[in-house]
Amino acid sequence: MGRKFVVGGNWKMNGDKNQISEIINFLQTGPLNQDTEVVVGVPAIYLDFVRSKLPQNVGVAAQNCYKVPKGAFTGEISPAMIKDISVNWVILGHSERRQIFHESDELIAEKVAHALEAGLKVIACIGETLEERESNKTEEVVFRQTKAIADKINDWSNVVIAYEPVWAIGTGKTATPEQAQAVHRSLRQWMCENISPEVGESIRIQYGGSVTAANCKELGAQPDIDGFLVGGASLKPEFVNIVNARQ
Ligand SMILES: O=C[C@H](O)COP(=O)(O)O
Repeated sequence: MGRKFVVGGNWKMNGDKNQISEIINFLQTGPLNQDTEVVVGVPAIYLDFVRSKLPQNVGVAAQNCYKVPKGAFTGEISPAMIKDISVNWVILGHSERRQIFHESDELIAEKVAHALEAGLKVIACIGETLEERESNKTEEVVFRQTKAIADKINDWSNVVIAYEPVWAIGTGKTATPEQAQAVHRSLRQWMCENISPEVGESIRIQYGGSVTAANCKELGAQPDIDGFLVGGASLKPEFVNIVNARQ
């Protein structure tokens, strides 16, 4: 065990300068449990602003990046640029990137590999759709998504996995603690067997999908849930309660 609890707030494409100032305010006021690592995923255009305002005990993440350092890729940002403004994290493979922007397992794995090479820490998102869950394919899907990454990287020390069942994202339909724990447990087991026992036991696996102040304590008490990736509730003061789920 000994895995440090890590709570991410994914703002997605939300916020303007006024709202972001309010979020910065409640993050500064906290108080945030010092034993929990906190990272906020910020729209690219506000990364520099947010990094300059937040105390260093709150990490900042980009929500995407491309797989090469620079070049003719209009509209993209590179890990080198993210590092250049002192931002140390990136969220990759979110289901919205996979579904809306058609990012494949392979592209996401290439992005993860390049981001790690460039010195970023990565929150790599995986998770099944409702249709996949109902056809009993949850494990097959999360193992496949994880294997694509495992095929491209060797060092997992700067990776956090976010298990986010797609049917639970933004729907108010949270996975039960038992459902989430079962997937986290079998994914950890798969990683122990297919990567190494050290990686499987040390990797931090966040749960994401309609996490709120009301349900975070029960989810956070599960032995294989090492934190959360929070969407909607990360824009509200209740995010502080979610950070403090494990006291
Ligand atoms: O990245 C965060 C997830 O998509 C969860 O979003 P949500 O908390 O709004 O359901």
